[in-house]
Amino acid sequence: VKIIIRIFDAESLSTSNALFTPCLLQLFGNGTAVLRKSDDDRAPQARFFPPLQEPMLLPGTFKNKVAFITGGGTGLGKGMTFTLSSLGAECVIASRNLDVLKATAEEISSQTGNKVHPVQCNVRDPDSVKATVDQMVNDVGLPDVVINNAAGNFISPSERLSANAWKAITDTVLNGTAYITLDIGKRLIAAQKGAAFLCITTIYADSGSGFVMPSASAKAGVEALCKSLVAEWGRYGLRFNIIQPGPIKTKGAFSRLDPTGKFEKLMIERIPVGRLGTVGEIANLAAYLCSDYASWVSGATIKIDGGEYSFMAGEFNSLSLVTKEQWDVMEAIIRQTKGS
Ligand SMILES: CCCCCCCCC/C=C/C=C/C(=O)SCCNC(=O)CCNC(=O)[C@H](O)C(C)(C)COP(=O)(O)OP(=O)(O)OC[C@H]1O[C@@H](n2cnc3c(N)ncnc32)[C@H](O)[C@@H]1OP(=O)(O)O
Ligand SMILES: NC(=O)C1=CN([C@@H]2O[C@H](COP(=O)(O)OP(=O)(O)OC[C@H]3O[C@@H](n4cnc5c(N)ncnc54)[C@H](OP(=O)(O)O)[C@@H]3O)[C@@H](O)[C@H]2O)C=CC1
Repeated sequence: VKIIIRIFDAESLSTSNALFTPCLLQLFGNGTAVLRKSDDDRAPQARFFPPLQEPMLLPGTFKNKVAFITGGGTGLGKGMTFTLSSLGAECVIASRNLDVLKATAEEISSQTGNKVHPVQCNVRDPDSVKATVDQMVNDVGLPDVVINNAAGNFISPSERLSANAWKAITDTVLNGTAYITLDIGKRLIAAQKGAAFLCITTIYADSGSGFVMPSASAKAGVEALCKSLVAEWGRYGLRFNIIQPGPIKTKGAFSRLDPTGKFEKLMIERIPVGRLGTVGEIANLAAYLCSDYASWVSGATIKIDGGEYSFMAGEFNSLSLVTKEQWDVMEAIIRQTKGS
């Protein structure tokens, strides 16, 4: 990209990279104005990729099944709870804010006709996790589906992080997943009951990412935890899969990862499908992976990101911004070159 900018001059290229510096200037020029509600920009090709959000599995797929979802009161967790509940599951949703959980449980059960149980839980605290699981077992029994979805995250240069900031994120994401999985897993094994576990990580669990270093480290740990148990606990009837979502516009994520709303356009420019993902798309994949249709799926890690990871990984992918005329010039230069 640097070479191309030198050849054609930065002004003539409307590239996201060329715009990055002014974009950052605008971002910090905003002073205290935060959380602008951004326009839901879409690239033209997004018209080829309409998001179908309604539950795609057969009604009754989760009839007589119990699903436990951490962070089920908001965002993706709420979406997954809605889909599983629509398909017949009795859901238990767990997080710190009981009022939010109660409101979500009421909203979903009134639409689906199936019970949703709100249970307060701080996944960072093993005693709280034990109390939550005790309550679930008492109310509805052991679960058939366990979704580790609760998380904490915010963008920050790593040199600004305190030890406690690192601990807040890694305790929630990695230790929280471990406490939930160990507590429920041991009880399932003792009861000789099978179950499907699902962990929600992110596309940067593979690559790491600057400015979200604790989240990247913890999500990579969650993936190692899942993959280890695929091998070890299959014999007990337990299977484990991972979803790595790309950007989905939830309040929890975007208020902490794009606080001014200025990065959204940049993000969409690097997503080949030309739009953000939706909660319903994640929920359908989650429902499939946790259903008996996926009984033979264990150890899968599925990116659902509109192609963003592949776009960012390919050395030359920014060349998609080069115009036909610019290609004519470059091709002529390349063809003229003889020898080394
Ligand atoms: C290029 C733009 C991209 C835009 C989006 C792209 C998305 C694609 C990939 C997305 C991945 C998403 C992953 C996610 O996980 S999103 C989920 C987000 N949801 C949440 O985080 C919900 C829960 N979060 C919280 O409760 C808080 O945010 C929390 C800070 C994680 C925890 O809160 P709490 O327990 O109350 O902790 P605190 O006491 O407030 O803080 C603990 C220590 O952390 C320090 N700290 C807090 N905020 C910041 C900050 N912004 N910068 C630096 N440090 C911070 C705080 O100071 C405490 O440390 P101490 O002062 O030393 O005690
Ligand atoms: N949205 C996105 O673009 C992406 C999201 N993800 C992942 O998707 C998942 C859901 O994120 P999203 O819906 O966007 O964001 P939300 O902030 O809405 O979801 C996070 C949930 O975790 C719960 N939670 C946080 N800390 C704790 C805790 N200590 N104990 C129990 N529950 C806790 C929160 O509830 P409460 O505050 O009540 O505790 C909240 O419901 C996360 O795993 C996130 O990493 C991954 C990639 C992209």
